[in-house]
Amino acid sequence: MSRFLSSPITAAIVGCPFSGGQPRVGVDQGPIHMVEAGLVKQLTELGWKVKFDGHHQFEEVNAITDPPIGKLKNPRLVSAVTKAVANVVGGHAKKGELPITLGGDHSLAMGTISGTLEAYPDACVIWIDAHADINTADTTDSGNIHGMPVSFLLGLGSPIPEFSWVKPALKPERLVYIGLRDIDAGEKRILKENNIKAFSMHEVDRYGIGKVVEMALDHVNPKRTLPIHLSFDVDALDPSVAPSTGTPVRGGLTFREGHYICEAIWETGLLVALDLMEVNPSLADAASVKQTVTVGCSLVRAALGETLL
Ligand SMILES: NC(=[NH2+])NCCC[C@H](N)C(=O)O
Ligand SMILES: [Mn+2]
Ligand SMILES: [Mn+2]
Repeated sequence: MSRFLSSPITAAIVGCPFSGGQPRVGVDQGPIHMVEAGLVKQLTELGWKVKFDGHHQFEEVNAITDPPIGKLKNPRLVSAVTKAVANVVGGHAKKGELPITLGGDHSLAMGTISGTLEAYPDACVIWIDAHADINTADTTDSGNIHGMPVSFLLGLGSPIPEFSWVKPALKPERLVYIGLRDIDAGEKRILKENNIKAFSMHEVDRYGIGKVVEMALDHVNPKRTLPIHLSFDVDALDPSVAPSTGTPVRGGLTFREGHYICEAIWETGLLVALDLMEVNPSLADAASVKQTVTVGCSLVRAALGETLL
């Protein structure tokens, strides 16, 4: 049973309207749409005390001039924003609150996971995504930093002075992926070299989602004692389920598989932080946008204890 059932019970929504880790405008509107869809009220109805005092603005950093560093696009902006996010998320976590970060693009996870690891140095990370987001400054083709946050957290690749605040606080054995199906060649090499456990859609097909989540937990959290940070990129879901996202890849998780992951992690009682990333409400027709925002909210509810019965 959850350790949150008896005590804390405060969830802090960290709205991050940020798109600087990738080129498509609109992903900054994701958190605004999820809150407007009623997420705060929905979580309150689940029994949570919900803290939300507006979305983060990042105005002070939006103005900086930011030419590429090597291939990295918007490096100073991404660094400044994710550093701010790390402080906010770490602050909530240290108070015993459950930070729920709404993106915004997945570069934000450099901040959220840094914040979690400040508060809980032994936390493990469960990363749900079509992509591994583990390119380094050396391997990236796109230069989009949302394809790289994991490598920074692990301390891989040539160091970039602008990101020196990011501590390599994540150990490869504390990281597991579910849902992968679009991995760059350099990323495949990094996953192998570092022995990082990943369950692609192939394993989801072979074993079923129930077994995959159990194996994933067995790997990163064998005794079920470590705090869990769940970082959920909505593009892990099949585009038929979550169409409005910047880098959709066919062959993804079904609606139920996505929700099952969230429910099973909630059931461990070990969830200490959640990210719901890459909802981009400007990439589809109104009905598809609504569908994507709605599924984003329902994944958050599933991770925070909503049950079917
Ligand atoms: N968070 C995401 N949707 N990431 C997509 C990354 C795509 C590609 N691997 C890249 O490095 O650009
Ligand atoms: Mn992705
Ligand atoms: Mn991602």
